[in-house]
Amino acid sequence: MDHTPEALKVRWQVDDGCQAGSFEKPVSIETAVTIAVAMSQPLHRFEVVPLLQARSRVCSSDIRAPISIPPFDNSAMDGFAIHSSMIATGTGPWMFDIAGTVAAGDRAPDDVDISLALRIFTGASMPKGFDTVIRQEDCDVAGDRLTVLSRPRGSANVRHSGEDVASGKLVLRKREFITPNKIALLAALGICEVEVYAPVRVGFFTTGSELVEPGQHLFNAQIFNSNKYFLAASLAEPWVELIDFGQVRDDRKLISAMIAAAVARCDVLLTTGGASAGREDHLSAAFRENGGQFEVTKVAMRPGKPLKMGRLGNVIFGALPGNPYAAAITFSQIVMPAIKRTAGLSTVRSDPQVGVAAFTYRKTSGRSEFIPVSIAGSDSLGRPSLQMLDKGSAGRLFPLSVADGVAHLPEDVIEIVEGLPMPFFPLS
Ligand SMILES: Nc1nc2c(c(=O)[nH]1)N[C@H]1C(S)=C(S)[C@@H](COP(=O)(O)OP(=O)(O)OC[C@H]3O[C@@H](n4cnc5c(N)ncnc54)[C@H](O)[C@@H]3O)O[C@H]1N2
Ligand code: MOO
Repeated sequence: MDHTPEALKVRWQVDDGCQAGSFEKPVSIETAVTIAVAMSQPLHRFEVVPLLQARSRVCSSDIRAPISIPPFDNSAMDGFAIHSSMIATGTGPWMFDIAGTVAAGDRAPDDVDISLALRIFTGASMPKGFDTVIRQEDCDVAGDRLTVLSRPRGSANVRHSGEDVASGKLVLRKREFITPNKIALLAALGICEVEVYAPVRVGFFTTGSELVEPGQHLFNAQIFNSNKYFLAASLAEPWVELIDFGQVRDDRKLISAMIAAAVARCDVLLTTGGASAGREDHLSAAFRENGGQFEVTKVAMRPGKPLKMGRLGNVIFGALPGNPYAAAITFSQIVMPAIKRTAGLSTVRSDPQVGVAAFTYRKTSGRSEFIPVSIAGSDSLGRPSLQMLDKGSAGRLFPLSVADGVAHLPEDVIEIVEGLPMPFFPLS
């Protein structure tokens, strides 16, 4: 160990009395996210699912359009198909005989003389040789005689084959998230099944001898287990296979045995509680005695400083702090990007928006802080004005439950004044 005065100084500054890893310097949140994402690798398990089951899954191979959309030239309006040359000169009105009707789904005739007109409906295939549709409100009709009163302005009211999607176009990329809008596009292309990443298997258990399930009786010194429900609700996604390993007392042997059993069944293993410094905080020791190695042991953030991320074989391990707000913030900021990468997603971080502070606040330099905020109107530039709901106390649940977002106060900032622009993560 380095005993130079400089090294000792650094160690003193960061020593907070923790057990394992106590002398390790906290890394910045940026570094923690980078490490967490870098140690995660996209799964090598894939499956082919029917189109509807591809919703909220991760595409695992590029998809190109097998056909064009629209597949054929068709009318964008209810009206009359004509040939543009017939109204190219003069100021109108122009007269036509109506030779028939084409409705959506009809095979369009291909032998109609272009001096004639055809009644046509939106979505109907354009008859061969016809290139313009006059809206019915721009015409007069008397029996089989059509009078065109004005030329269409701009477009000829025709949707051309391939103008939306040309055959062969890349429509979905490997590692993209599949939304309802993408499902609609795939359906329009006639695609009925999609190859996706298998759901990432995320196992979790909560630790703490004080925890009781909601619905059970609460004895003195006990609290209801909220972290379990936070994690389960946050991860209830089609791209995740959630494995709830239950609840473990603050007992190193039990926690160690649970880790050993759980890692065999998941790609990512999460725990809450016992991540910090006290004698009853066993997560680090239990993880290490199973052969796990931490890559993040402390983060310069509040809340969430004790967050730990490591690997045990191919399994990503995240030990979240027990305090509920700290668990929620570390989960969304650091753990979720790692889970998303493992699930195959290419976009793993949520982009913050920019708001402006509607409060004053002094913070400690050298650590990021995350505070729950509400949006109270907007400033003259239209940016959301952020009202502080709480100082980001690690143990509090209520402020986050009513927050519109979480503001990120960067490491080097020490004073927040009204009107200061700041990043915040909206909560939906
Ligand atoms: N001497 C020190 N003490 C603490 C430090 C430190 O550096 N030195 N760090 C503090 C910080 S920061 C945090 S955050 C917490 C993290 O604690 P642990 O991860 O060890 O969690 P526990 O001690 O087990 O629990 C903390 C708190 O959270 C409640 N809890 C735990 N699990 C749940 C759950 N599933 N649902 C709801 N609430 C839960 C628990 O009852 C405690 O009140 O440590 C500080 N201490
Ligand atoms: O990380 Mo702790 O969350 O500051 O109480």
